[in-house]
Amino acid sequence: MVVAELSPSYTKTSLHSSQLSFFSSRLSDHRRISLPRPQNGRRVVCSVASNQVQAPSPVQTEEAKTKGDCYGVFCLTYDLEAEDETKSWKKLINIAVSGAAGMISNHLLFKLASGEVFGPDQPIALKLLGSERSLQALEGVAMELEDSLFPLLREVNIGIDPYDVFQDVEWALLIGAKPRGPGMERAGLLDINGQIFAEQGKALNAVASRNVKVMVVGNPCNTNALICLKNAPNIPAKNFHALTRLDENRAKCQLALKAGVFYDKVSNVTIWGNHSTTQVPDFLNARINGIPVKEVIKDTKWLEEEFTEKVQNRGGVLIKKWGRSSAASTAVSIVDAIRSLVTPTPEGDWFSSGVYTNGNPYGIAEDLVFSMPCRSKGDGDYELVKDVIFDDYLLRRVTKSEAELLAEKRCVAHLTGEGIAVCDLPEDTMLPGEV
Ligand SMILES: NC(=O)C1=CN([C@@H]2O[C@H](COP(=O)(O)OP(=O)(O)OC[C@H]3O[C@@H](n4cnc5c(N)ncnc54)[C@H](OP(=O)(O)O)[C@@H]3O)[C@@H](O)[C@H]2O)C=CC1
Ligand SMILES: O=C([O-])CC(=O)C(=O)O
Repeated sequence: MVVAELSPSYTKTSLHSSQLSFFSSRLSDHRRISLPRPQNGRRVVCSVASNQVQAPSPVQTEEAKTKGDCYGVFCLTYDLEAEDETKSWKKLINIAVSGAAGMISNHLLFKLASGEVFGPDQPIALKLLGSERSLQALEGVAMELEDSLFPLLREVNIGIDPYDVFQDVEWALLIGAKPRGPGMERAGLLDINGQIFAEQGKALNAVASRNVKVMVVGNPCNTNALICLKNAPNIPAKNFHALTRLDENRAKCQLALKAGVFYDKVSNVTIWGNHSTTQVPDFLNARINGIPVKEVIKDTKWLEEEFTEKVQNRGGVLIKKWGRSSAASTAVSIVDAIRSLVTPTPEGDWFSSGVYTNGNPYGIAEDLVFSMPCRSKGDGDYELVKDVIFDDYLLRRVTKSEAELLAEKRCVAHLTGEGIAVCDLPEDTMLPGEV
C-alpha cells in the first residue's frame, strides 16, 4: 500500500484533552468510551466521568511510527489498562471505498464515519482506494477525516493497490469508475470499467473477508457487479449488490409529489432491472399509506409514461442542471442501501437492490445482476420478496431491461471468463446520466 508522506505536524498529532471532551459531548450517553482492539493489538481508551475526561497519555510507540498503512492521527495508539475493557463497543469493521477522492465519496465517507450508517456503537476503519492520479486528493480526504474528530473512526488507510486496500474488509463500496467521455462508445465504457471491476473482484477474492458485502456504484453498475462477482468465485455471489436505491428514492419522491403526501407514506417500491434508462419503477406493487398506488393515483397514463420516464431520466436531467452527476443523493442512497441490509426491513415493506439472479421466483434470466425487491433480517443478508404481481405492462418493461442486461453481459464475456465478447447492445441503451 502506498503511504502518504506526512508532514511533521501529522506524525506528531496527538489527541488533546479538548478533543476528548469533544468526543464526550458527542457521545454523552456513554460514560465510558473504550475502543476495540485494532489489528496491531493496541487500542485507544478515553475515560469519561461526569462530562469530565481524563485523557490517557498518548503513546506514540515505535510500532505506531512505523505502521505502514495508517494515516496521520490514526497512527496513534494508546496503552489500555486491562480494567478499561468494556463490552459497550462492537468489534471494529473494515470498510473499503474505491473512488474515494471522487464526488460521491466526499459525502459518503463522512456519513460512514459519523455512525449514521452502522450505528453509534460501531467503530470503523476506512480503507480508501485511489490511483496515482488521485493520491494527493486522497491525502486531502484523509486530512478532512482527521479534522472531523469522529470518535467511531478508528483507522484510515489510503492506497492504490486493491490487494492491499481490500485486506480483511467486511464491506467494499466500489464507487470509482471512468465516466463516459464525449464520443466514447458504450461498449468501450463497459470494457474500460469492466477491467477495473474484474481486477477488484480478483483482489476481493484473494484478500477480503470471506463474507464481504460488495456494493457496486460505479457505472454501468449492474454489469460491473456481475464482472466483479465472476472474478471472485470464493465469495458468495449473493453478497454482491449494484446500487439501484437512488432510483427507488427518486421514484418514491415522484409518487409522493403526485399524490400530495410526504414521501414517508410511500412504500413497497421496486426498481426492476438495470440502473439505466430501461429500469422499471414498479407502481403496480407500490403503496401509498398502505393502499396500492393505482388506487390512489388513478391516472394510469401518467404512471406509465411521465412517472416512469421521469425516474429513468432523473440522473440526466440533474446533470444538465448541476453540470455533474448526483453525488449527495447517491451517497444518501448508499447509506440507505447499507442500512437496509444491517437493520430489519419494516414488516410488509421491502427495498430494491441489484442482486444476482440465481433461482429467482420471477422468471428473470439467471446469471445477471438485476434489481429486484429484497427483505433483510438485518444480518447483512437478504431474501427476495415473493408476493409481487405482474401485469402485461410490467412484464414487457422488465423483459426489455432484461434484454439490455443480457446484451451487456455478452459484451463483457471476455471479463467474466465466458469466452469471446460479442457486442450487440440495443441502440437506446443509456446510463441514467446520458439523456
Ligand atoms: N449507481 C448509481 O446510482 C450511481 C452511480 N454513479 C456512478 O458512480 C461513479 C462515481 O461517481 P462520482 O463519484 O460522481 O465520480 P467522480 O468523477 O467524482 O469520481 C470517480 C472516481 O473514479 C475513479 N476512476 C477510476 N477509474 C478511472 C478512470 N479510468 N478514469 C477516471 N477516473 C477513474 C477516479 O478516482 P481514482 O483516480 O482514485 O481512481 C475518480 O475519483 C460513476 O461511475 C457514476 O456514473 C453516479 C451516480 C449514481
Ligand atoms: O450516469 C451517471 O453517472 C449518473 C447516474 O447513474 C444517476 O444519476 O443515476
